[in-house]
Amino acid sequence: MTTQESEAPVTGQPVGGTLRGVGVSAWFGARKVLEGVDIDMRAGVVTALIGPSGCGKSTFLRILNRMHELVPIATLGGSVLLDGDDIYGTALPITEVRRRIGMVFQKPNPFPAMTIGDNVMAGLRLTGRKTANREQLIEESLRRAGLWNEVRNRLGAPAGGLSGGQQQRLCIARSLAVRPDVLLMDEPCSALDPTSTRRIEETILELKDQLTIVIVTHNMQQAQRVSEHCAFFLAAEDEPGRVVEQGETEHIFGSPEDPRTADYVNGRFG
Ligand SMILES: Nc1ncnc2c1ncn2[C@@H]1O[C@H](COP(=O)(O)OP(=O)(O)OP(=O)(O)O)[C@@H](O)[C@H]1O
Repeated sequence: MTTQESEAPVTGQPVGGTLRGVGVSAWFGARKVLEGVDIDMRAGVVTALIGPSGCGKSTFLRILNRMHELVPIATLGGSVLLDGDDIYGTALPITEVRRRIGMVFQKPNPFPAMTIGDNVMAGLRLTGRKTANREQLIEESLRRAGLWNEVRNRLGAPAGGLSGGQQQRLCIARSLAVRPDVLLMDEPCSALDPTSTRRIEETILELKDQLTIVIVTHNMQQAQRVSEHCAFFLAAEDEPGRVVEQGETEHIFGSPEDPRTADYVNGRFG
């Protein structure tokens, strides 16, 4: 199917979708790794998922755009609602789910031999949609990802020539080009130096009023710098991961209610 790209607003009021995980559980084979997770990820608010390694943060994130099911032995329970529609139900085709809920990974993954401009358009091409104005969409997406000024004179150069941080912003631009409602980010800065990390954080702050952002991070300072809502995941030994505590980021870091949260955010474990 081919449709014309519509012009969505890129500034002003939040235009993201509200994503709600309801009683989300997950298994790999017989092993349960996530138990009953309820999180509301609201439009215009950055939600951070924090917790020690192996407690199920990435699994939860991958459930949010139907990537979990790509692992053959993976199953899940509960539901995920995007603006009230179950993303695992019949109301939303999977292609629409993946278009509306984009993902940026830990390691930047542009197509290195492809030009910078073509990389921006790559996600859109996969959806089978066309745009009436390619140049305009490339510029808009790169501007939103905070990369335009650095690459505007070399859109025809291979993406492999960009620095790691620039490549990650290119991946953000590629996600933005399909105009998602939600952007999931799985430790997007863990492979980057501090300057590139700062630049991505600035980009997140610039984007947060335009779409819903959910970020997994091990960096406690980063969670405090970019998020307003924070969920702390923890898995006791041989137990599935659960959300121990969630709420306003300021509260989770400033006056957490659960001693385990206090220990984690103060660096006493994990
Ligand atoms: N493809 C898989 N097959 C089997 N088990 C898996 C798979 N992916 C993850 N797991 C297991 O699920 C549990 C949760 O993993 P997950 O990657 O979601 O945790 P995490 O909190 O994101 O960890 P990290 O912070 O290290 O990325 C872990 O015990 C992990 O070993």
